[in-house]
Parts: sequence; C-alpha cells; structure tokens
Amino acid sequence: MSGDLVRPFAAGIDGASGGVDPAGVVSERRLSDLRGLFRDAAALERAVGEGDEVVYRVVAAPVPEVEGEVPFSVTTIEAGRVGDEFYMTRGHAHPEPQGEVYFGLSGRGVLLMYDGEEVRWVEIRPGVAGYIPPGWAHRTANVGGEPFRFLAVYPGSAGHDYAIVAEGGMGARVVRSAAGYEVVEEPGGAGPAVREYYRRRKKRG
Ligand SMILES: O=P(O)(O)OC[C@H]1O[C@](O)(CO)[C@@H](O)[C@@H]1O
Ligand SMILES: [Fe+2]
Repeated sequence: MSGDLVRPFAAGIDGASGGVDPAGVVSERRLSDLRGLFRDAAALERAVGEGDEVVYRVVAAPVPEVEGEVPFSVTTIEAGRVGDEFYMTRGHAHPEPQGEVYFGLSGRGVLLMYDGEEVRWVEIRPGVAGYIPPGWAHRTANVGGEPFRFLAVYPGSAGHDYAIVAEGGMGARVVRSAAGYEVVEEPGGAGPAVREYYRRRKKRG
C-alpha cells in the first residue's frame, strides 16, 4: 500500500455545470475515443471528420482509486447521437466485483447494465439514484436534449475493465424512437468466454 489516506474534506457539486470543487483528475472523451462502440461506424467517422466533439467529461474529486478510499466524480454527457444511437460513455466492468451508485444531477439518461446474459436498465433523472450491483458492466447514455449529469460513487479498489465491454458489448443499445428512446437488445448474445467472465465475478466468497 503506498501513500497516505485522504484527509476529511467537503466538495462542492455543481449540477448545472458539472463542476466539482476541489477537483482532482479531469478527463474528456471525444468521438474518436469511442471508435468501435457505436453501431454505425460510418456515421461515427463522419462526425469525427466534422470536428470530433467531446462526448463526455468526467471531473473527479481528489480521492485516489486505492483500496479503502471511496472515489467520486461528476460526469457530463453532451446531447447528441451517432446515427440513431445516443451519446454514451465507453462502459466498463469492475475487475474486482464491487458495486457503485450513480445519482442524477441534471438532464435525463439511461444507465445500462449487463452481466453477460441479462440486460437491465434504469432511467436516471435529477434526484434519482441508480444502483450497479457487483459483477454488472455499466454504460450511461444521454437520452435528452440537454447535457446529462450524474454523480458516481464507487470503491477505490474496483478498477475499470474497458476491454470486456469493447469486445463483449453491453447486450443492448440505447436508440432514438418515436417515443423518444428505446433500449434495444442485441441479437445473438455473448460468447462463452464473455459469459464466463461475468459468472466468475458474480459469485460470492
Ligand atoms: O469510465 P467510463 O466508462 O468512461 O464512464 C465514465 C463514468 O464511469 C466512472 O468511471 C465510474 O463508473 C466515472 O469515472 C464516470 O462517472
Ligand atoms: Fe464503474
């Protein structure tokens, strides 16, 4: 174990701007960082050529991702689509199967969760908390016409596995529909290696 634990502090969370004060690491993901994740690869390349805009920004509080600490961050996903699919995060699973809480601050989003076999999703609005149980990959999409912002709180030892989502998908996509949006499950399902990855992470003890 390296480094001292963090001292007590309070942080300002600005639901209108997505700011965290004091802030730690700030990261941005552009359309070009999301290659391979949207269904319409040609539409993605066109949008990359037309300015490669920022899809989402994560402002973290100054809490390190180490065992015992509880990092938190505010994510702002801009409004937009690639083809019919709403702007979304890369999506990841926690290699250490740990849970996580998302809390809506502004706008409207869908929190999509996948365990290699089953797809679950919940709508997140201001005042709504979404719970991600251990062993479920998660991705968030902005289904509204304004920025979608949420607070995420998670165990510092959880880690981020992006490859399992890049390779195994999320089992469903969040797309435009006559009603506004719908969550469409993908045919076929995951292969045995992906299913086994999640099964191992959902066993207790
Ligand atoms: O890590 P991704 O998949 O890019 O999504 C960003 C969001 O997920 C988190 O990693 C937490 O699950 C936060 O940093 C942020 O809220
Ligand atoms: Fe997470």
